[in-house]
Amino acid sequence: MIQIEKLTKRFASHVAVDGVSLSIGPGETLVLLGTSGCGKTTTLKMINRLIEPTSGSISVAGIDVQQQIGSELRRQIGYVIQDGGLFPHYTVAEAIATVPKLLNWEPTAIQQRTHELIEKLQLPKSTLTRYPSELSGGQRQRVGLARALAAKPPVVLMDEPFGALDPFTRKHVRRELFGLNELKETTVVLVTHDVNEALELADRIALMDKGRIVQIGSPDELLKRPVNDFVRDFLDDKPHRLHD
Ligand SMILES: Nc1ncnc2c1ncn2[C@@H]1O[C@H](COP(=O)(O)OP(=O)(O)OP(=O)(O)O)[C@@H](O)[C@H]1O
Repeated sequence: MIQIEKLTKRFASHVAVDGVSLSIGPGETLVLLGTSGCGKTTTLKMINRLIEPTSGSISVAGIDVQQQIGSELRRQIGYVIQDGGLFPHYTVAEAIATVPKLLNWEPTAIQQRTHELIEKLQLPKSTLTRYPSELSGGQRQRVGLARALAAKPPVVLMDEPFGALDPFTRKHVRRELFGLNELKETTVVLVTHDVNEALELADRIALMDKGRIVQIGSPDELLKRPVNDFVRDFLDDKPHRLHD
């Protein structure tokens, strides 16, 4: 579904992403894991062209992203960021309707989809007329996901989507959201520095350091067959329980 070839991004003389290649299959959840500043967010933002690469290529569903207009590409790729990334002056209903409206969906279809999503994400109907400041952090996160999924994009990018939540709510919300059938069919690329989150959610983890992928594989592969001490130490840092 996503092919990344020799992707590099330089900011002045600093190499943020250094020759990253990877492919992500349809329906797969790929987690970009690593310490702060290792190039995870820059890699993610090159997929939906919020950042332009210095060199290398990315294709989504067989089409080179450089061949597409950035704004049109972003309508086909969901994007979820910390704390939902909601506009303060949009109600929940308006936020969820954003992309379907841009795609000229019929008002009744938008309304139907909005109700379907708030039901799936267990948001009370009364939240539809509320603004982000009137919601809890967990609710904002759910609305952010509802907005990203509204037009049923085949690919969703998530950048520390649970980062603003307290550890308890974080665990609860991520389990609930990743339990959704709808997300199971979607190709997800998720950025986190949280080892437990990566182990719990990923089909495969790409562990990054200094702009490069050090190891890519299933959580089990990284745990059982780390390629070097960096990988071993990174995963050993936290008490992880795959079946937790
Ligand atoms: N617009 C920019 N201009 C200059 N340097 C940048 C820019 N954006 C990112 N960088 C640098 O590129 C490197 C990678 O940043 P990036 O945000 O991709 O890291 P990250 O792994 O996502 O980290 P974090 O988890 O802290 O968000 C960092 O050293 C950062 O300072």
